Amino acid sequence: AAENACRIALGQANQVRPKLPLLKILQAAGAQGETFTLKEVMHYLGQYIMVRQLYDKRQQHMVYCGGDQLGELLGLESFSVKDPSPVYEMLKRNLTSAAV
Ligand SMILES: C[C@@H](c1ccc(Cl)cc1)n1cnc(-c2ccccc2)c1-c1c(C(=O)NCCN2CCN(C3CCCCC3)CC2)[nH]c2cc(Cl)ccc12
Repeated sequence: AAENACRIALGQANQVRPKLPLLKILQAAGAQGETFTLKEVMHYLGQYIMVRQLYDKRQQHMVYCGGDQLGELLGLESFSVKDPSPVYEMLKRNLTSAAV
């Protein structure tokens, strides 16, 4: 029915399309495809940080991304997961809406 069609359309509406440098990072963390929800983007970025061991083993909220593509995208050597603002700024620059 109409509301289902609308729900499906809205469901698609919250998909985002990462620009190539970010897409490569997400794919390195196991992402498939080219459009994702923001939640999926965050999940894969977290996975990337873990598999690349970019977080500090003792201070696990600190991410040292200097020298990694992630650091290139963020324009940072390090950041704390307690202050997500640099990550959101980077996403604004590297995500486009995938609305058809
Ligand atoms: C609240 C959330 C968050 C999410 C977004 C932001 Cl911008 C900040 C913070 N968060 C809290 N700690 C982390 C984290 C910390 C160290 C290593 C990996 C992830 C995350 C991040 C997740 C995530 O999807 N988190 C799921 C649960 N995490 C708990 C922490 N766990 C690890 C902590 C280090 C030791 C191993 C487990 C992994 C699963 N995605 C992210 C992507 C980035 Cl660019 C940065 C950080 C995260």
